[in-house]
Amino acid sequence: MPPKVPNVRLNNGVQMPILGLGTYARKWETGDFRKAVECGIDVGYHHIDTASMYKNEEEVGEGIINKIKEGIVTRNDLFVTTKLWNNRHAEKDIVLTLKESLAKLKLDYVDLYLVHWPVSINDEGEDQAIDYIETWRGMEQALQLGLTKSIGVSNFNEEQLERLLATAKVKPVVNQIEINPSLTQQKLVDYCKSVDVQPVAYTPLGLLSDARPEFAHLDKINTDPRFGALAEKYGKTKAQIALRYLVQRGIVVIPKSFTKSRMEENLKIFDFELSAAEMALVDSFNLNHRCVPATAFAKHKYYPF
Ligand SMILES: NC(=O)C1=CN([C@@H]2O[C@H](COP(=O)(O)OP(=O)(O)OC[C@H]3O[C@@H](n4cnc5c(N)ncnc54)[C@H](OP(=O)(O)O)[C@@H]3O)[C@@H](O)[C@H]2O)C=CC1
Ligand SMILES: O=C1CO[C@H](CO)[C@@H](O)[C@@H]1O
Repeated sequence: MPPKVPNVRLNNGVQMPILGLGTYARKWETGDFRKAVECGIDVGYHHIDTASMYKNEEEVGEGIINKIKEGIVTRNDLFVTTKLWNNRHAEKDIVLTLKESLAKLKLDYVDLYLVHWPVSINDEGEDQAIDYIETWRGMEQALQLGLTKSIGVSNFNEEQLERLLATAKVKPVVNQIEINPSLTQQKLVDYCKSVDVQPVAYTPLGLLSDARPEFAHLDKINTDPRFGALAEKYGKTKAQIALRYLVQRGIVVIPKSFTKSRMEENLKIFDFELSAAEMALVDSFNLNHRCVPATAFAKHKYYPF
């Protein structure tokens, strides 16, 4: 039996599994995303995170439909997130863009639609400086049409979230941001919680991930024996300790893996609990290091970092 993943309740009453499968890959071959989603659902993931920017919505949709056809899950069992890319921020484009994503995903609705970044660009990647307040009006229309069950944001800083909340008719349910033991984001997480916006951690494995060798020299959690000792104490891997640490802070996590054994490993984090002192120890590894600084947007009006 796959481990039971607890839900968090979003500010609109919708239930969201606290752990989901990330699907972003820099390199891939045809079929990789479909196979990853199929394998993920088989081993117990009911929450899948994609985006139009990942160019994988068609395969993600194929994987989902195959598992529904096989009777492994129903649509109702799944929580599917996709995201609006930065070149479609004009209010008039949003409903149409979500319909395009739904057609690729072969779904009638997604569970969550996110503004991927507060930054808007034209097709050449230049700053369009469309105010994300305008973008949000289009998101609200998509919600009203039933194309998505919930709407939220990603990569918004505190000031941007506060400004959005001041005018939004519908509150964002989540803010998906980078959070991991090397970027603990205590202040932004506290702010999100104080306004009932659920924090979701992307890149939750941070510097533990073997996808980031360029940052190996900064890697405190990989080298500090106290982190290794924690993993040993609970008979868990360092990745499981990192994910458990986030979930215990009430943060939703979406680790990506295309490897069955790691997908299973990342699910097995609900059968142990870190003590307050152990949580504080992991907190102390914070480096304020961003794996995703998005420097390509650094000159944009609404660059969040
Ligand atoms: N909103 C946003 O702007 C962003 C959203 N995201 C979302 O968040 C998801 C997760 O973030 P991501 O950047 O992928 O980073 P993750 O922290 O999820 O790390 C993924 C990498 O870690 C490896 N890995 C997975 N499990 C383990 C494990 N147990 N032990 C060791 N290595 C492991 C994977 O390899 P392998 O696949 O070979 O197992 C992969 O190389 C993305 O896939 C995407 O859906 C990500 C970035 C930005
Ligand atoms: O979602 C995402 C996946 O990763 C990309 C690069 O690291 C990010 O730019 C993007 O926001």
